Amino acid sequence: ITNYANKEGEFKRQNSQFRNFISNEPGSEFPPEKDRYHLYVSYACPWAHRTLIVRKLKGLEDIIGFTSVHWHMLEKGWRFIEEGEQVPGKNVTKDPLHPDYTHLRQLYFQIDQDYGGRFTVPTLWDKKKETIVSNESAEIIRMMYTQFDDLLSQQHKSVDLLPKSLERKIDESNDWTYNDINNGVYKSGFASSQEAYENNVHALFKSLDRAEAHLADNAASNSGPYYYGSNITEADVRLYTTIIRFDAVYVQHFKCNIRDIRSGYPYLHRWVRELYWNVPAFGPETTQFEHIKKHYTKSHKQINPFSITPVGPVPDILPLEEEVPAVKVAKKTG
Ligand SMILES: N[C@@H](CCC(=O)N[C@@H](CS)C(=O)NCC(=O)O)C(=O)O
Repeated sequence: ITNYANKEGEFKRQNSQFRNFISNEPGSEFPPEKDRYHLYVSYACPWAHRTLIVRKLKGLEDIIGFTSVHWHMLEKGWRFIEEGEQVPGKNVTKDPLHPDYTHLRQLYFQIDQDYGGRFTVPTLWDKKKETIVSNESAEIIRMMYTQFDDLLSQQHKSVDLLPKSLERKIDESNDWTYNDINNGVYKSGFASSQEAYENNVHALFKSLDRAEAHLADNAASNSGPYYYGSNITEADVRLYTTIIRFDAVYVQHFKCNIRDIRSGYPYLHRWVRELYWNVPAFGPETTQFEHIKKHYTKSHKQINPFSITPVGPVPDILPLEEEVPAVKVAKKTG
């Protein structure tokens, strides 16, 4: 992203341009097949992170391959790693399908020389048709929930991230989670007027308070540990990718600093650590803090002109049973 805000100082995210669906309906243009589709992601990106989590929750690792770009995103957009570079994480490699490509944008131009949209991750690529199926994470994850089920073991088939009984509730919480939280941190951070920043940062914290109250209610009624009870759903996936980046980046880089998670939101803090430490799909394999911290602080030159990455917070995420000193003391005396 190089063009951040409009003349009112508000950041507006563009709609994704490729909106096809993998479908197991007979005659579908993009049928589910093993090793046919490839995901291009960045470990830094919260939208791409959704797809890595769902790929693992649904056991699609042998069916859909992936490549992560390097964390550094400059004028030409996302780039693949260069010879000799060392960055953490699985599959941070050159493009295995187009070894001469240096940037993600070349995939988009291969399909359409006049492409005028953004070159975003995640990008879901069809190796057979040599084209982009979709670059909209909200839709890519929903394809993964069900469309590959015929190729999966019973155990993974039964993972239902959007149960019928919760669909309406999840769609409702997606709405404010997306507008105020997932996109809210960007709207706060990319605002170029005091007024736009303040409006967005207050909306963000109001919705964090709402999520916190929901998790507190869960705890009071012994429901949990996940957002809608004892099973992980889409609501967890969509909220997690912002909350796990919150203290590490958004508090300082995007000025989302009314509170932080570890000292200001005990229930969100417990919930996010439950996922990170106890559920492998959310843990260190898909959550790569070096990509996350360096991407934002070294790619957004207009926010951070010297590209200095702050050292803290230390640690990136607290162990499950540890608290910041003030919380620890309060718990003892309270
Ligand atoms: N609505 C898209 C948004 C994806 C998106 O904006 N990704 C960012 C990275 S966090 C990106 O690739 N930006 C590059 C650009 O806009 O030039 C989705 O959810 O998939």
